[in-house]
Amino acid sequence: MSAPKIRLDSVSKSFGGSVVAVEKLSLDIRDGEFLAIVGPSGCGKTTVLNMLAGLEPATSGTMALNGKPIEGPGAERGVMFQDYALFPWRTVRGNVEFGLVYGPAENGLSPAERTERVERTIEMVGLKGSQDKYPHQLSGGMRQRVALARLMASEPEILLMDEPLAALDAQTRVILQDELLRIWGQDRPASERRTVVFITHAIDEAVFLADRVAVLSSHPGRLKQIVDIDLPRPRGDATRRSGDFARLCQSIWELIREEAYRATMN
Ligand SMILES: Nc1ncnc2c1ncn2[C@@H]1O[C@H](COP(=O)(O)OP(=O)(O)OP(=O)(O)O)[C@@H](O)[C@H]1O
Repeated sequence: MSAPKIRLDSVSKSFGGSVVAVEKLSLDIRDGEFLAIVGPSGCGKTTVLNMLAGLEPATSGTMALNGKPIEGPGAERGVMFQDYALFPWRTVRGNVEFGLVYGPAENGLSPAERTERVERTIEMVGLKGSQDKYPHQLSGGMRQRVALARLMASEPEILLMDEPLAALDAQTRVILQDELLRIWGQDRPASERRTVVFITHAIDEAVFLADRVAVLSSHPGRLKQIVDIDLPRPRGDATRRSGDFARLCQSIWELIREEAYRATMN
């Protein structure tokens, strides 16, 4: 088997000495895989993502990317958060371009190539015709498409996504799940896909999108189980209606049910 893209080895993270957000997490993330992380509120999902992004150091343990230690943010990793974090004074085009001007693709692109990349990425996320609009003129789903385009414009090897669809209504969310899989490349050979780490509260979302779901438990955040999602690709509405899909969602819910109830009481 090939070396993992990302390797977490016994990674722990404490805050202020007393709060143990993540404890001894060991996890290999494969090149080109879509890995979802689920778990009850407060189990350390965001902390894991922030460490992978290089925004938070681990308290102990090691984190490696392509065999090299993760010591800070890097051009090969793009991060997307739940709130769109768009610049209200920039148009769609300006927001997407920002990902390039300040992103990993900053170097080596001519102005013409940059323009071409921005237009192509806007088209890819389905926003052709809205290039000159400002964020306040867009729906929540469209804003999240802009955030996705900004992330994709710099063509990072690894996409780190923290509940990117959580703020959307149910229908928009389903549509963007489909779009995300298309953009990720579910129709292409596995070797041409990017590596995705996707945090979500929603079990059905994790099962629909991912190759594997890492289930965390809380206080302290530990890896409870990794569930292989062997649903065939490409996935779509037929996947959501299938018995296998329902069974996988149910088995993950059973893994976290007790803690999820407890989390809502605290
Ligand atoms: N900067 C911080 N300082 C102190 N404690 C923190 C900090 N960041 C996170 N924590 C604590 O670490 C634990 C894990 O938090 P984290 O946000 O990673 O969990 P989560 O699983 O993403 O939660 P949620 O699903 O509610 O977003 C929580 O107990 C949280 O209060």
